[in-house]
Amino acid sequence: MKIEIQQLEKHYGSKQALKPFNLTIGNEKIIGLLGRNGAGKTTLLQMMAGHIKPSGGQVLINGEKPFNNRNVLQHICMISEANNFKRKLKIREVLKTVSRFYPNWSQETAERLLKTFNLSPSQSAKGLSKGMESALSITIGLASHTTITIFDEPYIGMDASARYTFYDILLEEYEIHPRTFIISTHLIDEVSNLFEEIVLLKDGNLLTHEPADVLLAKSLQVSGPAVQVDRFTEGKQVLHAAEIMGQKSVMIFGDDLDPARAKAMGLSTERCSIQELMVYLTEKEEKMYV
Ligand SMILES: Nc1ncnc2c1ncn2[C@@H]1O[C@H](COP(=O)(O)OP(=O)(O)OP(=O)(O)O)[C@@H](O)[C@H]1O
Repeated sequence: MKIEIQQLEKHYGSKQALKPFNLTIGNEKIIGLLGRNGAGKTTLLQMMAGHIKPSGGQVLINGEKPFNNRNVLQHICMISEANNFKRKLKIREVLKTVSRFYPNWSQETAERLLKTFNLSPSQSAKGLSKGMESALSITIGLASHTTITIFDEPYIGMDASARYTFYDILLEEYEIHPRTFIISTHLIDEVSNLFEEIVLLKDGNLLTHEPADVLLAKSLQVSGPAVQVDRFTEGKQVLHAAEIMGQKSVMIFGDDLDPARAKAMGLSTERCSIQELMVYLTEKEEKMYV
């Protein structure tokens, strides 16, 4: 299912959470939606998932608006930290209730994941710890088998080993039943190797939407004697620089970066991580990279 965002914007009273931009997301991709606190990620996801109405512009899912549109919504599942289950229900009943909404629901996936996360179907949703609630939400997201599955910071309270289990299962699910996953997270280093495309928001604006490998290829960390580093980076866009005792390390960003030339000048080079790019590209000063 193609997601088309056309001049989409959202105001909350006088606060403009999202400023108009266009974005198209194709079929069967794992997308990382990144940005600092308050950048507008949840607002964007809620409009994609038809939970809230845009103030202007539109989201089209295969040409249809998702808001109040059952036809579209049965193919979108959004899992966020704020999922709260009807606490009187047992896990089995929670799953039964949500499964009715999703035509491609996989009970087999649900049961497998409950076992993986050590959850029992007869357990009451009332007694779940934060991490267990998150594990149940993730189970629902993965078992929904919806064409678009959105995870908005889904793993509050989950320990590192449970999170890594989630990443493994997500990849396995993606390989067996390809679909679009959109993941918004602040734990970027943990999960960025799963991302095929990155959507980066800054202050309600779309900063960039690119394949992860293309974005990474636009960055270079160059280190060595300050004089040589300055010669190499002259005229280039510097995201970050640090110098100590004549040795300098600079992070540059742009097209046509040439690691071989840097090496020939005696400098060492490495690519930046997605997390570093998110941090430095979204710094407060007014830079736009789209
Ligand atoms: N219901 C609301 N009423 C008023 N303002 C809101 C509401 N929801 C979000 N906002 C504001 O809109 C902006 C974007 O919020 P949003 O939750 O989309 O950001 P985010 O990128 O998901 O942030 P975080 O990473 O902290 O979760 C913020 O300034 C926030 O305060």
